[in-house]
Order: sequence, then C-alpha cells, then structure tokens
Amino acid sequence: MPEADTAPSSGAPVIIGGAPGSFARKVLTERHPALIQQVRDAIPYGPPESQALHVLREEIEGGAISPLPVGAHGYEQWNRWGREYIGRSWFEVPFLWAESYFYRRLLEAVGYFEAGPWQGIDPFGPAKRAELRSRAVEEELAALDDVAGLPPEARDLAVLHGALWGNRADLGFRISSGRAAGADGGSEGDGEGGGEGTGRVIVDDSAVLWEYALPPGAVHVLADNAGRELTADLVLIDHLLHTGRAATVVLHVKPYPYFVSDATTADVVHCLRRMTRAPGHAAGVGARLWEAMNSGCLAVHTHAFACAPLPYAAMPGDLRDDLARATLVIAKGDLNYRRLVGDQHWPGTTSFAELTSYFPGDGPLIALRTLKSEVAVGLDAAALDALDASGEPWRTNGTHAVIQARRP
Ligand SMILES: O=P(O)(O)OC[C@@]1(O)O[C@H](CO)[C@@H](O)[C@@H]1O
Repeated sequence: MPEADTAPSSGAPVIIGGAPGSFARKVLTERHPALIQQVRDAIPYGPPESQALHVLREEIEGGAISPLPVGAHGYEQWNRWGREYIGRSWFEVPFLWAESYFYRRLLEAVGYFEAGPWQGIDPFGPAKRAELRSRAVEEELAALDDVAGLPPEARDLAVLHGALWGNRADLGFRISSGRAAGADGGSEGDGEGGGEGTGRVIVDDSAVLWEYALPPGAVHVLADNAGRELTADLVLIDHLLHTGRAATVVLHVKPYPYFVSDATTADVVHCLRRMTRAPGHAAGVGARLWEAMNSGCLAVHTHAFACAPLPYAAMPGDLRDDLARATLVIAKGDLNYRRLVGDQHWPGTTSFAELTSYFPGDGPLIALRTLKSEVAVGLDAAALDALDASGEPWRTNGTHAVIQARRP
C-alpha cells in the first residue's frame, strides 16, 4: 500500500502552527530560531551554510514557506506533501507538517544530503554527544548496579519507568524550557529514573505490556530521542531479551537527523559504546546488546517514513508489513504519539484504542510518552477535569506521562 500524500484528518480539528498563544506557535517562534542559533554555535559552518541558516531564520520568522531546491533529496515527495502549504505562512499550516519541514529545511541549509564537506554531518551531533557525556547519563548508568539487585517485579518497573521518563530528556524540549542541553548534569532525582522535578503517570496500562511480553516475543520499538532516552530504551530492550520476554527486538530509528535529538543508527552506536565503556553493571548490559546486534537478536531498522510529516495511519505497505510481524510494539515519545493518534485537537476522553485501530499487527501497541504537546487522549473524564482545573500546563510541561495500550 503506498503512503497517503496528506494526513487523513477526520474527527477533530488539525493543530495549526500559528494559533495565537498556543504551544505550537511558541515552538515555531521561539524553539526553531533558538535551534538555528544552537546549530550555528555548535558547528563552524562556512559562508554558504551560515548564509542559508540566516535565510531560513528570516523565513520562519515571517516569510512565506519556500520549496526545496529542485533535485534536493526527497524533492518530489516533499513537494507533494507540501503542495497545499508551500508559499503560505509558517503560521497557517498544520503544526506537524511545519515542524517536520523545518527539520528537512535545516538539513538542506547545512548541506547534509549534498556531496561535499558537510554531507552526513549531524547538525545536532555535538548536543547529542554532550548529553551522552553528561553526569545525568553517568548517574543513570551507575544506577543499573542497584537495579540489577532488585526483585523481578521491581526491576520490571524500574526499567520501564526509566524508558518512560527518559522521554523527558529531549533536547528540543530542553531548549525551550531553558536548560542547557546535556551540560547541566540534569537529574535532580524524582525517583522515577528520568529527570527534572516530580512526574506523574496519568494512564498506566503497563500490565498489558507484561501480559503480552512473552517468549518468544518479537518486540518492535519505535525509538525517539538519542542519548539519555535511548540509553534507557536500550536498557529496557536488554531487559526484555535477557529475561526471555523477547526473542528478538527491532529498534526503529530515523534515517537522518530529525526533531533535534531523534536517534539515528549512529546514535545507537554512540550509546552502545558509552555503555560498554561504563563501570559496573552497565558495561555488561552494553556487551549483551552488542552481542545481540551481532547475532541479529537486536536489529536496527530505518525507513524514510520515520521522517515524514504524516501520521502513522498513512504509513506505506512495506513498513506496515514490517510492523505487522511484531508481537508487541512500543512507541516512544511525544512525536510518535502525535503521529499515532493524529496531531489534532481530540477531546481528552477519545479512545486511544479506537484512534490507533488501524495500526498493523495482532499484538498490543503501547505508547510510552511524557506529555510535551497539546495532544492527549484516552483519559478518564474525572481525571481530565482535575488536570484542567489544576491550572498547570500539564499537556506540555513534561511532568505528566502515559503508558497507554491498545490491546489486541
Ligand atoms: O518526540 P519527543 O522527543 O518526545 O518530543 C518532541 C517535541 O519536543 O517536539 C515537539 C515540539 O517541537 C513537541 O511535540 C514535543 O514536545
């Protein structure tokens, strides 16, 4: 089945980038310009790249959306995806499309795809590597010594919550929340293995995961961020393999840099090298994962659709076939969640299972996500009222999380 050209968007209004006072507008007007600056500060690009970054910044701050240059990587596809949006203001097009296209344009500006000196150089690489060297990662790897000694149920909980709250370690989120990427050491200790301040799980379907994570499972993980989050995801993957719940794991990563810190194959390698060189139990986990990669028990898959500005409902047939082989799919993070349910203003009580009923496979689909954007579904009406009454920006401030399942 070929992928759809545009987002199927029935049911609720699509989130538009520029709605005044919205979270989306803040991302476009604050996060994206700051990101361009961060990239310029991190890498000494030459005049053509610096000038192209300057032009992109001016464009996103008030200009009309330009097309990619003719012949650019994915030119035709992006033109098709953007045919209703190119030429318009960045503030009047769907938020998911605008963000996705921004990252594609940023890679164009720095010559990522073009033959030349900057080809294949990840503009977010310095920030990702700084995070891997951070005290937060060091502490989280050291904590594996204690996790190893826990009784089985507590160990299940610790690795699952590590992967869940690891999603808070997203470098884009940290740009807008004013914390230096990777440089601060991070963890203030919330006892949930993940980061800043206290967190709360508002939907917990983790029992579904343990019910269906059975031998000889074929688990697929849709990865999110590199560095700290990916480290925690790899610990969960090792746990599933080592405890026999999974015979094989497929880790789906991005084919090229995307959404600041999204994991690519290079990031998986950096993470595994970091783990194998760590003291204590972490090195053993890293070594087992290394061996699992060598033997094929852990495989890394990349698909161009991972960087498409479309919901998973529009996924192409080959990806659908790949995911259909899973006995259990774990989708990490906020962006994957937005793409799973559709980046739309759904009422919070809309059923997660119904919105994701199109997703391939006979096994459960489980989203592990900290809330960092406006989309939230599958909530109980009373809980939703209480959250709304709290006055907190609970949908976007990263302090709330869901472990949300679509049962088979
Ligand atoms: O997928 P992730 O890394 O959990 O989150 C991606 C994210 O930081 O990017 C968007 C804003 O740029 C938000 O939807 C979300 O907070």
